[in-house]
Amino acid sequence: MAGNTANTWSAPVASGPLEAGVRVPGSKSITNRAYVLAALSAEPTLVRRPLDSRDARLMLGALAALGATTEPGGENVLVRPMAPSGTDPVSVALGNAGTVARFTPALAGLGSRPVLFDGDEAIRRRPIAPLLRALTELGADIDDGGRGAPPFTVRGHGGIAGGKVELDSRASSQFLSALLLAGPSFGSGVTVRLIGGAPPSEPHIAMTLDLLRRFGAAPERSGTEFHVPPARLSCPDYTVEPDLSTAAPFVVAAAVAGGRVRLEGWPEETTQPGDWLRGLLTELGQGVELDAGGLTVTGTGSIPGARLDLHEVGELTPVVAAMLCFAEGPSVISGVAHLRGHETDRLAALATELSGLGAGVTETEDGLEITPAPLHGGVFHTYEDHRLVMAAAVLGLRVPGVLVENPATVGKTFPGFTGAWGAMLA
Ligand SMILES: O=C(O)C1=C[C@@H](OP(=O)(O)O)[C@@H](O)[C@H](O)C1
Ligand SMILES: C=C(OP(=O)(O)O)C(=O)O
Repeated sequence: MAGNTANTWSAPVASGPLEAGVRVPGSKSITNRAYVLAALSAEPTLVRRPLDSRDARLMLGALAALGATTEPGGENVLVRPMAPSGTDPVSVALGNAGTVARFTPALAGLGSRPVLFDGDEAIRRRPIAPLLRALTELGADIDDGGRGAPPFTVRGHGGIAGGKVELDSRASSQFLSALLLAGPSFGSGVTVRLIGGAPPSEPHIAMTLDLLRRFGAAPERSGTEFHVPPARLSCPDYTVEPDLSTAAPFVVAAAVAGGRVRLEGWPEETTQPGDWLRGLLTELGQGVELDAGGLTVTGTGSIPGARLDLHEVGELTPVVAAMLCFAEGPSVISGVAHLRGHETDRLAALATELSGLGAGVTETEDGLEITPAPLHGGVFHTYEDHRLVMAAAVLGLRVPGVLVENPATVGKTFPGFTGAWGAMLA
């Protein structure tokens, strides 16, 4: 039985093989990119089926502070581009949204006011210094008090010159995406040469390039160099795909509990990292079928151990790690050192919380080693990290008494998560 006490959610156990159809809300990453590009466009954009969640609302709030206007209407949001709106100081609330913290400072540099950026304690610890440095080199006026972290102020002087810059984007692909998204609006566009090594989250970089093209920009990539010439952006009508990372716990549920789960609206082509799960689940022996209407996963209830480099799909780590706690043998996850700079230190949090319920999980320098063992109930702390709520839900499928602390934190990307999870199991 699912239930709630003060601030915990009792994750429901699957009473048998699953048989469910699920719809998840719009992609956070696509929604917030579409909103940014809409704000930079020459004319209004109707964004269809965007995500409505804490991170999406923070983005709309940021864009409103920066002079764009947004009108919700049914399932859609109409975004009117940023317009000159005075010189008084304003502030932007970042919450713990990486996309808002990384994507909007450049927009402040295009305006004409001082804009103060700050958010949750956690966002002050997340990496952003290489991006602030690059923006400064491109012509933005940023005062971060030497901290290289929020709170910082961007003083808009009506534009950013742009040009060539070197960027170390190993700590987050969002630094690179931020420069590329704003690039068409810089005086001479932007050319970014990556230094230091490959950024994580390659699909999110492809997503940035795809969205730029849909809004009429002409980004080019040659290995580690990216060029975005100035462009007049426009995309009057844009439809957001369902969030495949939000879908992750639902699709792995079929593997963990057995039975069949169908994700409605799974796109046949996408840049989202969640699409990688199709290949993973196939490799792990589960039935995976994609058709024009969605994805159906038929689980065997038996999962082999795996060695997985998740560098490109890091945001899937919490859910994948939870699934592997039920594997027939040990697993190793690597390539995700940057997860220490996510919503929380996800490697430490996962090692602590999965071990706390009985699994043998240890941190490595860049990942986790998982040795499955009989699990038991207990409190699963979530560190204000939406994906830890999702990971705990996966554990609860086969473990009675998993009490998920602060389940509402899942509202960063899916406020209706616990309801949808319960409906899947009903
Ligand atoms: O650009 C994006 O929308 C995102 C990029 C990734 O960030 P990192 O590259 O920092 O992991 C991902 O983990 C995050 O959830 C969303
Ligand atoms: C890392 C994540 O979020 P953010 O957009 O805040 O970086 C995430 O959603 O897993």
